[in-house]
Amino acid sequence: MTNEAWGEIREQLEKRLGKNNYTTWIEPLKLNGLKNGVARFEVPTSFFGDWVSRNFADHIRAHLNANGAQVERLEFAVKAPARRAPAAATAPAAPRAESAAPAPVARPKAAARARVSEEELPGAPLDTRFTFDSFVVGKPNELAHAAARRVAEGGPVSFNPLFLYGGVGLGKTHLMHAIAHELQTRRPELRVLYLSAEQFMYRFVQALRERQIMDFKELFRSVDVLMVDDVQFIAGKDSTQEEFFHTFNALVDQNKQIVISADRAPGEIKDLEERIKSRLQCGLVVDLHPTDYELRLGILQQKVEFYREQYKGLKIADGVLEFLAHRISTNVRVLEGALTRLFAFASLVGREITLDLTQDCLADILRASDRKVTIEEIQRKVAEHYNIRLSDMIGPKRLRTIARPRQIAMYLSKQLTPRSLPEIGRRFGGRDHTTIMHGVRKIEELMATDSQLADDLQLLKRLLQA
Ligand SMILES: Nc1ncnc2c1ncn2[C@@H]1O[C@H](COP(=O)(O)OP(=O)(O)OP(=O)(O)O)[C@@H](O)[C@H]1O
Repeated sequence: MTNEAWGEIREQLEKRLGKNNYTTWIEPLKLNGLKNGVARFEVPTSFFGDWVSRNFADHIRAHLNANGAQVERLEFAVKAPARRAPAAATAPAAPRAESAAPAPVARPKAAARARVSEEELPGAPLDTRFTFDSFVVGKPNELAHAAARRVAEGGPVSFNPLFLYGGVGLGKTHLMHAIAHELQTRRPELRVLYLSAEQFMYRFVQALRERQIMDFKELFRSVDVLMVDDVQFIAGKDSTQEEFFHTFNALVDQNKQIVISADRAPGEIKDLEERIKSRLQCGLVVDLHPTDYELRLGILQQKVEFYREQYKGLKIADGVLEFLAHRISTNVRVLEGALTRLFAFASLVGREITLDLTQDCLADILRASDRKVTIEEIQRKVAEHYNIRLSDMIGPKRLRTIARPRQIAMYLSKQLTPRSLPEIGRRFGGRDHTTIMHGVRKIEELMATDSQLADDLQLLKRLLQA
């Protein structure tokens, strides 16, 4: 077959498979020859050959035959680059009767493992403090903790992916690191890769720039456990999403465990492709709820043990931890920061940590924790969420697409602020308090039957209280 004829077939394949698939998988193929019913291709890596063989061999063969060739099977051989051993990934001679199936190619796993050494894994360093031992379990996080423990056992994959989500500073990263630490101890042979979605994007862009996209693909597909933190970061970043989707699918196909975290549920991440959302929802989705008083107290008690070691002789009066657990309800990170500052301050001035000292030293944190949500903030957030104008919140329009978000904002104003119905009415363009009451009741009714609305409300509340 001439180069020209192969060129035409490639064009047909582009139409058939789409631009993306074509550019990534077909264009780099080099047809080396056609003999005795075998079409031989040169590919950049064995992984590449494996992928094309599994996903596109039927199409390629069909198009070759439609253009006059008589091909029964395809063979893919890796060209011999300077920096790699020439690992041929050719198909074993398949029996003729099975020739319609894609040509089987040696799985690249072992080769990939040998090439991609542990040091090359582009992961983020793990924080040695983030272990299961240092994670305090309470009602708000018990399910997430149990699911993380299960994954950390490294047994058969029972849910894929594990999707952990929750507001800022509630322990998502801590749990992911804990899984990685535990797996390193229990199953040291597993290749565990932890990184943030931002790092994933950075690596991807770097690979594109340096024309090493095949190495990138091979590397990410050769891990046993992939953990990606803060996945909401890739929303709206089209090529990264695309690549993430393929990586995700390839690992799930190989039954490799994936753990993902985000600040909200998959369905609530704006600008994330629908197919990715649905993939992310396929496994187990668990929520880390905002902390309650008991959990905060438990965490403080555990951290205090650590500080007692560090600041020997420093005393802490009764009631201080209870006071902090009661007053600082934003997130665990703030709670930890408060305790660190308190101990450092007390040790500098050489005094016992009393309630008075706590109030002086943490005045700003305590004030910020007291911050009340305002009606204006609620209107702004709701308008943003539903993509309507802020002015429509107070305007007269009765269209459902505007009236419903307005009622949601009324409901949240009643729930999250101490304002009376007439006061809320005044902030909504001078509406009567009965209109506000009607709006609040309507949302209460709908919440019982409309799970999407209930989810929206939960998210909005979380965003407003964060
Ligand atoms: N249940 C817990 N027990 C002990 N420490 C906790 C717990 N939850 C959170 N922390 C601590 O709170 C801090 C913040 O947690 P982490 O970084 O895991 O939050 P996150 O949910 O990933 O937040 P972000 O979305 O900001 O990345 C960490 O120091 C972590 O150790």
